[in-house]
Amino acid sequence: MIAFEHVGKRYGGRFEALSNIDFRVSRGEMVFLTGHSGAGKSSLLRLIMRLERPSRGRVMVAGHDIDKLHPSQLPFYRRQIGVVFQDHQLLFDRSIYHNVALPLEIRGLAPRDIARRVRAALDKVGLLHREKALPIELSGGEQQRVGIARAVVNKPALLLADEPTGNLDPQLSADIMGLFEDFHRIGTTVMIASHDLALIARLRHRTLRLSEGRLVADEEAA
Ligand SMILES: Nc1ncnc2c1ncn2[C@@H]1O[C@H](COP(=O)(O)OP(=O)(O)OP(=O)(O)O)[C@@H](O)[C@H]1O
Repeated sequence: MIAFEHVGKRYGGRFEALSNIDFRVSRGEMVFLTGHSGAGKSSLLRLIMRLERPSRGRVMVAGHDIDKLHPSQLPFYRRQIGVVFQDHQLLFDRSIYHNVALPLEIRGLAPRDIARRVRAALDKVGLLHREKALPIELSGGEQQRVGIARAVVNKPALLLADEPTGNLDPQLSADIMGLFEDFHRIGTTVMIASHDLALIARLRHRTLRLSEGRLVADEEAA
C-alpha cells in the first residue's frame, strides 16, 4: 500500500528532515510512527498526502509513484486518504453533521447520499445522537471523534493520523485508538504518528521509530 524507497526530504537548503527512509506497509496493516519532537513524523505523513514532495527517492502509494501525479489527479488521490489531526480542525460555526458532510459536499454528492454516509460515519464513532450539536458543545474527546468521522466519510483505503490523542487523557486516548483499530479490522490501512509510548506498547502493532530524520527501528509487536 505504501512504500518509501530511500526517501530524503530537505526543506530549503537546510539539513535533511528525513534521510534515506525505506519501508513498506501492506494493505490493511496498522502501524505506529514514533520519535521525538522534530524527528520527522509529520514530514513523513505529509509526503504520503503529497503535501510535500521528496528531495530524494520515491514514495509509492497503491503501486503509483505519487510524485508523478498530475495536479488534476491530486483531489482524487487525496480523497482516498482520511486524515486526522491533533487539533481536529472543525468548523465551529457548523453543526457536527455539516462538519462531517463537508468532504462529500465538496465532491458534489446528492444530499440523500450525503445523509446516509454522514450518519454511517457518526454511528461508527458513537456520535449519531449529537449530529445537530455545534463543536463547542462537545468535549475534546467527542470533537476528536467528529474529526475521525469526517476523515472516514469518504471510506478511504488509507487513514493517517498525526498525534490524534495529543490533548486527551489516557482513557479517552485509549478510546480513540480503539476506533482506529475498528477501522483497521475492517481492512483500512492505518498509520498513526504518536508520542504516547505507553499506549502504543499496550496496543501491540508494528511500530516505526524515527530519530533525527532516520528510521532507527521497525518492530513488530511481540
Ligand atoms: N515546512 C517546513 N519548512 C522548514 N522546515 C520544516 C518544515 N516542516 C518541518 N520542518 C523541520 O523538519 C524537521 C522535522 O519536522 P516534523 O514536523 O516532520 O517532525 P515531527 O516528528 O512531526 O515533530 P513534532 O512531533 O514536534 O510534530 C524539524 O526540524 C522541523 O523544524
